[in-house]
Amino acid sequence: MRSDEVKKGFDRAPHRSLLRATGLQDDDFEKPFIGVANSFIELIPGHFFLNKVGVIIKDEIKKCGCVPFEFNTIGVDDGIAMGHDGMLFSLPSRELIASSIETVMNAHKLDAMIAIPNCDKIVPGMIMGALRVNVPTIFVSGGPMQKGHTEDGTPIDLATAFEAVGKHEAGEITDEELHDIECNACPSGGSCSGMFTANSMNTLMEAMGIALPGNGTILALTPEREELYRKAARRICEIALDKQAREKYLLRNILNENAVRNAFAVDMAMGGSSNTVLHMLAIAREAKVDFNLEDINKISKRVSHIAKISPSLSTVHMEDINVAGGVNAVMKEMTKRGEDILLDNLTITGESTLEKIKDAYIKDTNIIHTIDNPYSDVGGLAILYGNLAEEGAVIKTAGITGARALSGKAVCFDGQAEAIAGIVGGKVTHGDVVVIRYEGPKGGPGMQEMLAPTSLIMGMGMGDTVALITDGRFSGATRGASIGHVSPEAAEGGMIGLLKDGDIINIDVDAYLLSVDLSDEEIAKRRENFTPIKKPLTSSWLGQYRSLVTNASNGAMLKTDL
Ligand SMILES: CC(C)(O)[C@@H](O)C(=O)O
Ligand SMILES: [Mg+2]
Repeated sequence: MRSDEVKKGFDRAPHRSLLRATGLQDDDFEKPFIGVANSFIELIPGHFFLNKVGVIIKDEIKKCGCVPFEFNTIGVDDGIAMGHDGMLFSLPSRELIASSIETVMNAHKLDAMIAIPNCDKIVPGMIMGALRVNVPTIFVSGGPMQKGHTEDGTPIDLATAFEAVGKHEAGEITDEELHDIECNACPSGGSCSGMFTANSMNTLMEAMGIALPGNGTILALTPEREELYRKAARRICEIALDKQAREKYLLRNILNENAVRNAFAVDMAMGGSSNTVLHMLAIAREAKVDFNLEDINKISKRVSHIAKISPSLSTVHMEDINVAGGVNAVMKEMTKRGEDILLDNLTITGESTLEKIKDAYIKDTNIIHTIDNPYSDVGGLAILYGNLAEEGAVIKTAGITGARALSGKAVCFDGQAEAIAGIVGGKVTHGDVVVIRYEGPKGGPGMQEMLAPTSLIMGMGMGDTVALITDGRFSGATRGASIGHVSPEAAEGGMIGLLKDGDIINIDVDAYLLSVDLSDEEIAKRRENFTPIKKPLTSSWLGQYRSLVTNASNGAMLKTDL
């Protein structure tokens, strides 16, 4: 076993001595050592109960004859960090989580891992770290939150709460109505209840075959979820106890090119968060899989969008998808059109995805549509290109509420704070294209999520006619004509930095186009006098991050000399 490196031989007596101090007995040194990577943190609704999940999983591991070692990563709650400079730390936390997983697992030569993520950056961070370690790994997330309801029974969630701020700003709802939403949008522990980034990534782990069926949809804090934790713990022990299985189920044997393609295909079918593009590109690179931004549109053209979930459809949440058949039902339906879902890939459950979904079916076609009655014949995400995004830009087409093609006058803001003030201050009117730059991975730094401005635009009734483009990114709760990840970003001299108020921006989602009506001469002239703004920083970690991060078309990966 890998752990023999720290537990076998006379020269490891000191190592065993230290491990005995943690409670190990003689027979424990014959057993596999399992890392239990927990992300318990009291600040996040999807994580405050994970300390109890860790106890359940360790109990199951011991019963199965393995030795669990629990350790913790950090976590950021994007919703609490939203709309202020705390959000600068969100995406960078993904790198800290990945490196902490790699550090603990490799320093102590553990044999296998069960990872317990849940919210936004913690999922990709754990996957990226686990790929670097490349031991058998099963992911079992904390689980999604219940949907909320206002006093009159209307389904609500965190997206409702953010958009209610815009409505309140516009005088459309009272203080009391805002308070009702505040008190009911997040009714339980779990990851926020819509197809936001957390639940998007938790469903994609099922599609990649690295989490068990139900991981993305079985509600947190339920007996069914506890059984899922236990099942995952039993499965990782079965693998760790078998020499062949330990080799067969190395994570990169499972999370291979098929798995990455499956993730994007299911993402398209379910209209996942635009952040999935950023994270799946980073995961593909850590998995040493050759997959690039332009591959995504090819998948989008071959996959129907058959599940519309909040924020794209405010009445449908993860609990509804679970009752309607879950991710397996979506994947089974996709096979009917032979859609770009490669179901013969090996999965950590020990059976191919095809075997896994053979008995799945859609139990409620109002919730999960059939492929002959899709919401759209193309997937719920698109990558746009043009002179404004030579290296690409991302839009969640599933969330568009107005036209899929529009042109409008640019209203430019250097940074999110300026944009929020401008939108509230009436600088933006119907038909405009809001441009927020210097919020990219390098420019922010940290590539903030722009849920505050996109929710203001929605809440102030401009969601159907005002588009927003940024080199930053969006929350999974963002709706509308919101185009993010514009690359190259302003901080590296991208075209978005050269835009001026009044420039005509053209967006055509079905032509995969994002451009500005400027002649090459005008662009060259503007570039001559252009020096990107470099924001003053006080955070040493963000300073390091800014010097290492690459743009969104690479998944905002950190440079490495490997
Ligand atoms: C706050 C949210 C909903 O978690 C958002 O940050 C997202 O990315 O989905
Ligand atoms: Mg987020």
